[in-house]
Amino acid sequence: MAEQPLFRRVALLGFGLIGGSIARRARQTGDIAAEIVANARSEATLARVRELGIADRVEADPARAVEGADCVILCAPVGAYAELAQAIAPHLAPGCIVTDVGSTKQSVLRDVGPLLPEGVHFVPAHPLAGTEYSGPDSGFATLFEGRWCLLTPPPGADEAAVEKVAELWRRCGSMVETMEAAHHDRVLAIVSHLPHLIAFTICGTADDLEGESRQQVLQFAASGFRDFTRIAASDPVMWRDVFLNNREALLEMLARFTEDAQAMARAVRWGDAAYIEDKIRRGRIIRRSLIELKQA
Ligand SMILES: NC(=O)c1ccc[n+]([C@@H]2O[C@H](COP(=O)([O-])OP(=O)(O)OC[C@H]3O[C@@H](n4cnc5c(N)ncnc54)[C@H](O)[C@@H]3O)[C@@H](O)[C@H]2O)c1
Ligand SMILES: O=C(O)C(=O)C[C@]1(C(=O)O)C=C[C@@H](O)C=C1
Repeated sequence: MAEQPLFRRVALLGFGLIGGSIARRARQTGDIAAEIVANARSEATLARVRELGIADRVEADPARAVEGADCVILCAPVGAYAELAQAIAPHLAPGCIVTDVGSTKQSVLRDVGPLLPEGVHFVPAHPLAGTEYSGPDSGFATLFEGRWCLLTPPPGADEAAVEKVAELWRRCGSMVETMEAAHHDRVLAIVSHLPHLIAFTICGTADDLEGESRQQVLQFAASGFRDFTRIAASDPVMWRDVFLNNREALLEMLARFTEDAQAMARAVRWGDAAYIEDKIRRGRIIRRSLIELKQA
């Protein structure tokens, strides 16, 4: 028997892979929201959400979407958050919980926190779950199951509001952890943002080679290269905003990676077989660790 819905009205601002997955989960379990209101920027997305019938109401105006909501979840690219926060702030009900799903957290505290009125609770969150797909058709109810969701509440955040957002994600099937936003951004820079930057870049390098050589290169891509291309197929706007909103941590991790890559290059040039083998072996160790953690 589903528990009572956690929230009366949840407004999802942005309705793509993540927003659509939350909406589908809420429909599936019945214990997250009594009513889901969907907002998106494009009329095409709004029309598709109506067709899919996975929201109780669809609103083009974010200000109208949040009226009377006791929970608002920002599910747009993080670069849109300041604009959205500006638009909704005057229309938020006292006691409303504003949260998000953004892949960066310091930028969310910077862009949203200062704009929210007194009496509104702010609990940033980040579900560590996703795919390379985007848009209202891409979400699914089980996306968050067995995955972590990281909460980065600002100092002095209302404990009851933090717990309610934690419960929302537990009801989505996630494990929940709380951490500092700066630590979140450094961790995600190495386990998510840099891997995507490398995948996007290597695809460009291979494409350039094909152009220069005027011969088939990509035709001969084996499964290894294809593995890179899965995440490289992710949404350009989302990842543009992630890179630009976690610049410092991403550039730090890229610098460290570049040093390590240079060391590997030097080992290849001078035939340091032991160094090369040791570095390669670490990859297998990491993979096994992720499998044991059920995160692979
Ligand atoms: N894709 C992933 O794997 C993943 C995983 C975890 C968190 N996230 C985060 O979730 C958020 C949404 O990502 P997604 O994968 O659902 O993206 P998506 O592209 O599938 O959906 C984004 C939605 O936001 C809307 N939107 C775009 N620009 C907007 C604007 N300026 N104002 C209002 N709405 C706008 C789009 O119409 C769409 O409905 C991002 O902040 C992303 O960092 C993504
Ligand atoms: O599985 C994927 O395709 C993802 O990229 C999901 C992924 C990631 O693992 O990097 C991407 C961005 C998010 O903020 C969280 C998760």
